Amino acid sequence: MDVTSILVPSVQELAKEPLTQVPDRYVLQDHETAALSNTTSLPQVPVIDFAKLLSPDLNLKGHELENLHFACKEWGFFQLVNHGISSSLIEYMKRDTKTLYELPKEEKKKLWQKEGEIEGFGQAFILSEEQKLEWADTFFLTTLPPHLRKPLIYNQIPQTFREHLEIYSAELEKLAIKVIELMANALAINPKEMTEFFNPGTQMLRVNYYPPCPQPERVIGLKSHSDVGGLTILLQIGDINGLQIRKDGQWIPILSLPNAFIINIGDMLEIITNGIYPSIEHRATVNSEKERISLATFYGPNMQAILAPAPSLVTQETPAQFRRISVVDHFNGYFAQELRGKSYLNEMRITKDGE
Ligand SMILES: O=C(O)CCC(=O)C(=O)O
Ligand SMILES: [Fe+2]
Repeated sequence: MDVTSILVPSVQELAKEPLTQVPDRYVLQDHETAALSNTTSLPQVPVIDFAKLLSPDLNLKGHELENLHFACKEWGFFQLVNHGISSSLIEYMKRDTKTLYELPKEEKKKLWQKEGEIEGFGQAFILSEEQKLEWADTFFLTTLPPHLRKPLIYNQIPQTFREHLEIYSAELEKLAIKVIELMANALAINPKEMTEFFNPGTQMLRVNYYPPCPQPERVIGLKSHSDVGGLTILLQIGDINGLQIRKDGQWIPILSLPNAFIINIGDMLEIITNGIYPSIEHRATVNSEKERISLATFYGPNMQAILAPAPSLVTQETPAQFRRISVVDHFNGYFAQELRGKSYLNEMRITKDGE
């Protein structure tokens, strides 16, 4: 990948100052902010039970596969419970992730993005000095395959974090592949048609840190976007919610269940499923009281792969919806634009007249 982003100041540091107003650079137009509507009557994303999906009881398994299919097709998002990742590993990761943002300034500096890179502390998708910024710091890291890690950042992360991360990253890769296989079952196609893109896959991780904000209604923690890769597995670190997804024109807050992963479909998986499982726009809001931390693990196809819909999903009645593009070109194109809804994936769509 060949991506870069303009260096920006730390919002965590900014939020420590006694501010009553947020600086202009973070103030968005009303339609880009997240004024909350009446949220009590809104539906919630489906909850999928991984243990049922693996059950030897074929009735139970079949029923949960139908639920998975519905969740992926209609929501593009679900919460996964009984996912089998040990709760002690999750607790370690939560603690390590918090500790990362508690590092002394000097230690954090060593892990700050370098000019021309997007790994480490900083932001991605910042292409001009005029661009409005989000009320968040992020820490971005390539974890798999190991040869794509950036030693300058990877080898500098605190050792306990790195040790737990190695296990977490391997476990989440296994989980992601299994979920993708189950999606192929749900789509009634040969799992190889989907899993071959991920042989082995690419895994990146982002720790999002949203400090409290004196004017939360004027900013956004993370602008509306769809994720670029295959599958995103998100762990919310505490009980402060903030993630919202766009469904049928409405913003629906996700109330993170304890011990669950929030999983969503990325743009590349939308291509592979020929649009049957769509990536969904989502964003993160902030509040004036408490910081919020989330750990997103992105699992995407192999960098050598060429993206195209799975052959069995392309039929006379359901022609290919997306042009072929290499994974590398897709990543590069995605990171070369500002985050804006699903605009990048839409460029890949084949229009009615075949263009
Ligand atoms: O913080 C969240 O809940 C959302 C994070 C997210 O969408 C991302 O990192 O792509
Ligand atoms: Fe996302």
